[in-house]
Amino acid sequence: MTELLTAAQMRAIEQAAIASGEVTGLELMERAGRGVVEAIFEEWPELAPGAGVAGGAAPSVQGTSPPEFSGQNEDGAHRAVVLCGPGNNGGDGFVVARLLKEAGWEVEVFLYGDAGKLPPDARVNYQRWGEMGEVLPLTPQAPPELAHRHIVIDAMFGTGLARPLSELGPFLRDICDCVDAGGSLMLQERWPYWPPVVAIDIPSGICADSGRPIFDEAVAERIRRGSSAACAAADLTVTFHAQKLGHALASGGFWCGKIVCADIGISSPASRTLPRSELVKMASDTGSRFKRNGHKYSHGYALILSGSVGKGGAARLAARGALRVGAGAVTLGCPPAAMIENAAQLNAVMLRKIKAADALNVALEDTRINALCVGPGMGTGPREAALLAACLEQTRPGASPGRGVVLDADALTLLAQNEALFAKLHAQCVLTPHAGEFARLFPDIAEKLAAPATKGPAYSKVDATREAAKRAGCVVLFKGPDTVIAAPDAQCSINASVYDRSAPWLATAGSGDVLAGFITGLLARGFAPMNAAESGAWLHTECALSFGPGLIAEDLPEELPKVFRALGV
Ligand SMILES: NC(=O)C1=CN([C@@H]2O[C@H](COP(=O)(O)OP(=O)(O)OC[C@H]3O[C@@H](n4cnc5c(N)ncnc54)[C@H](O)[C@@H]3O)[C@@H](O)[C@H]2O)[C@@H](O)CC1
Ligand SMILES: Nc1ncnc2c1ncn2[C@@H]1O[C@H](COP(=O)(O)OP(=O)(O)O)[C@@H](O)[C@H]1O
Ligand SMILES: [K+]
Repeated sequence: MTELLTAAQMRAIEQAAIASGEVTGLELMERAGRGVVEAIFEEWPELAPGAGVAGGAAPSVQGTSPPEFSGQNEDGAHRAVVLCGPGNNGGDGFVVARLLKEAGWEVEVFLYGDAGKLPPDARVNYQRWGEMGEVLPLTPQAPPELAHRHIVIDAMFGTGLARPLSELGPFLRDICDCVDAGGSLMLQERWPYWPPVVAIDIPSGICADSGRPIFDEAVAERIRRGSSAACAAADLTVTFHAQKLGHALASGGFWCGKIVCADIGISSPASRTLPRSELVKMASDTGSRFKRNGHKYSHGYALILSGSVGKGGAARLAARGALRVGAGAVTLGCPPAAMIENAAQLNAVMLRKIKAADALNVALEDTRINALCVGPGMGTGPREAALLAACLEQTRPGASPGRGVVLDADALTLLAQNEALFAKLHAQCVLTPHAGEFARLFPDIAEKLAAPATKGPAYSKVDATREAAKRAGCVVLFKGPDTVIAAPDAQCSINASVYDRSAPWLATAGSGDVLAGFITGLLARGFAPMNAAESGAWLHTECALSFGPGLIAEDLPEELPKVFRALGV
């Protein structure tokens, strides 16, 4: 299990490790700095000691270097700029400076803030560095030169960021430019001009709990004019012990670049130190690949409700998803007039006329049906409201047989319009809103999430989804590149589609319908709502990654067999 921590949780874990005598704060800082240096050498082996390359005189560089920059100083050493801040993040920076210097690098160190006010461990490392080199003030008036260095270390702010970095805005812009200019080019091609940026713990300016840049209206105005940035960007972010929520949520993952988690020797995993209700984990597969022996109905039977003539595509996509993810049987229930259209499109998916709620109740006399999907392309009229009410009634906890239900798209609109329906939600439901649907269902919560993040820790998508799940009394899957899934008891996971799991092709019409189908199929297979939502979201991204660019919604279910095979079924 990959756990994600808030800043406060990380601090508590660190304090507990120190209090137990397992480690000292100074040792943790030393290991953090060492972890950063090791990650740099791992990412760019040509920079590692003994790589056979004399500093900037790398042959591959010589050819591309402009005449005025040979990439080396007089001694042929690599060059780093280390930007330290006023807290322990800065302390890590001083350790990195010392270790790089010991490895033969030429290191320029800058401090933002007052050295006299550094916290104790950071001050020790400031002094240790002081025996090797000088520390220059990091001032907005005279920002350090970044170009023509091999690496820039951002050790300005980490988990302790509390307010906007207004003063540093123009300089943060320079750092973002470095990363932008680098793009995906190989280091060798770019470093004469734009060094890669390595963030310690998290890029400065990003709130570690929410992934949101902290800024106020004054900075916002400067950002609009292009003269400032709210946060730094990075090519590589090295965090410690466990990833923080901010690495996965909002734009956090985007600013981090590649994320490496360094082991700093704290033995106890978060799952053992934190109560389940406070733990957030990365969504993963919760067993979708395993199918026991049995006949088709022992793998569950899903019923997907469809809309009227010409509106059936969304439900058909969901049905296909439910079938491919392993439900033993899937029936699409549609109004009589839509039978011919659907019959022309479906083969393995069965078809049944469901004119209105009474017909649904008759259909559900079939006790083999154990999962429903309501909403994709369904419509929002009185017929659909009655169907939704019947579904909620037929799936309520304690009813026999036990049934799960996914509520998506038009079902969410109906729930937002009708308090009585919303009040019928229960623990067997999974709501799958995108941001617009979420805002209609939970306007006050969405407003808090949309309010500018002017101080840390800022209200996060995890906070919002947990609050929504508690209010609705069921699992809520809040979609996006940072899909958050929460249950009423505060269990929570994130399906982050960033960096090597980035799958922007998922933003294609109908992909949400397939996700609803995946979750319905997993409910049919007997997964608990939270597990069905987690696995469904995870598989959805895996399918997109496996298929790649050019993906359309129809491709997602068809990619599942490949994904299952890769999982080793
Ligand atoms: N917690 C842990 O277990 C470990 C923490 N370490 C490092 O320590 C960092 C956290 O250290 P801190 O809690 O000291 O926090 P930071 O170093 O992130 O910064 C906190 C300091 O900055 C000030 N500050 C906050 N926002 C500001 C702003 N906008 N302008 C000016 N000053 C501002 C605060 O008042 C405080 O003095 C982590 O990110 C990590 O790099 C590592 O040494 C390894 C272990
Ligand atoms: N940029 C993105 N990266 C990764 N996943 C995305 C991105 N944009 C959207 N998605 C995912 O694609 C799906 C889109 O669903 P939805 O908004 O309901 O679309 P539709 O209604 O067209 O099916 C969701 O699962 C969402 O999490
Ligand atoms: K940082």
